[in-house]
Amino acid sequence: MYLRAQNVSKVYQEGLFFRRKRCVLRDVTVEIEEGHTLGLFGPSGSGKTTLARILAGLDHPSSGVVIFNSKELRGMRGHEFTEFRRSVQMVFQDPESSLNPMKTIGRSLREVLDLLRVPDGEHEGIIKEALEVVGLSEEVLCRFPRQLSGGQNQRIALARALLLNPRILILDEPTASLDVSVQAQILNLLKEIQRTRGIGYLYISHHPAVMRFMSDSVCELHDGMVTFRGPVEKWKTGSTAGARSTDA
Ligand SMILES: Nc1ncnc2c1ncn2[C@@H]1O[C@H](COP(=O)(O)OP(=O)(O)OP(=O)(O)O)[C@@H](O)[C@H]1O
Repeated sequence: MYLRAQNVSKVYQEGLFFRRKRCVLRDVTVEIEEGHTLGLFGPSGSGKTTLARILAGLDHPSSGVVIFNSKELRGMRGHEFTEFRRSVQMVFQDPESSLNPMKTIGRSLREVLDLLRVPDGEHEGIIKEALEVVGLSEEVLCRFPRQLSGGQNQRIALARALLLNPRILILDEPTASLDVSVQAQILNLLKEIQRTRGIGYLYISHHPAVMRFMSDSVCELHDGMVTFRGPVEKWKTGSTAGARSTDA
């Protein structure tokens, strides 16, 4: 299984009266494969989240295509689209804001399964397994997000993504809001999950050390353009446009 953005560009309209166009991604091609981690690196505003949202099907490219297992995302309907939704999950930077503060953890997790029409009788087993994978006990199910630490909430966000047995995870700076020791725990947990489940990751960060620890290959973006794409061993931080552009 693979997920590819092919020659993707994204243009936003800006301003209420004089509609200016702003190109935030230009002709970007990246591919995420099962069992591998592609690190997406770049300064703030370089287009990382925009690309991640397009790959997750949460936004549309202005031109170019997203391909999931040789099928174009735009043309997917019914069963095919449901399969994509299950297989490609996104985990965001701030776990607390991605969980509903008014709902218990248990309810938030069950809702994901309801949405995909997983029979009620299977909920308990699936949730229990996902909690085990992220190292939390069932005790958290009756708590609200504000009653958990940042690290625990990020584990819940990860458990929620894992409920659907995804093949690709898009991780948008998932440790950015955590302190250093908790960050290390989550990074190690992600590596362990990948080792046992063979999930493909797109890992977004602007920390070179995290990129090196997590990635098999790296794509570096500057002003929406790819300035490096290749194995992590060949990557040097701050590749400038065109200077080190290589195909993996
Ligand atoms: N909905 C939108 N409308 C207009 N411009 C947008 C929109 N979303 C993002 N942008 C702009 O697109 C550019 C890229 O944003 P994006 O969030 O993808 O960058 P990023 O690399 O993820 O940044 P960060 O590391 O700070 O999260 C930024 O200049 C941002 O202001």
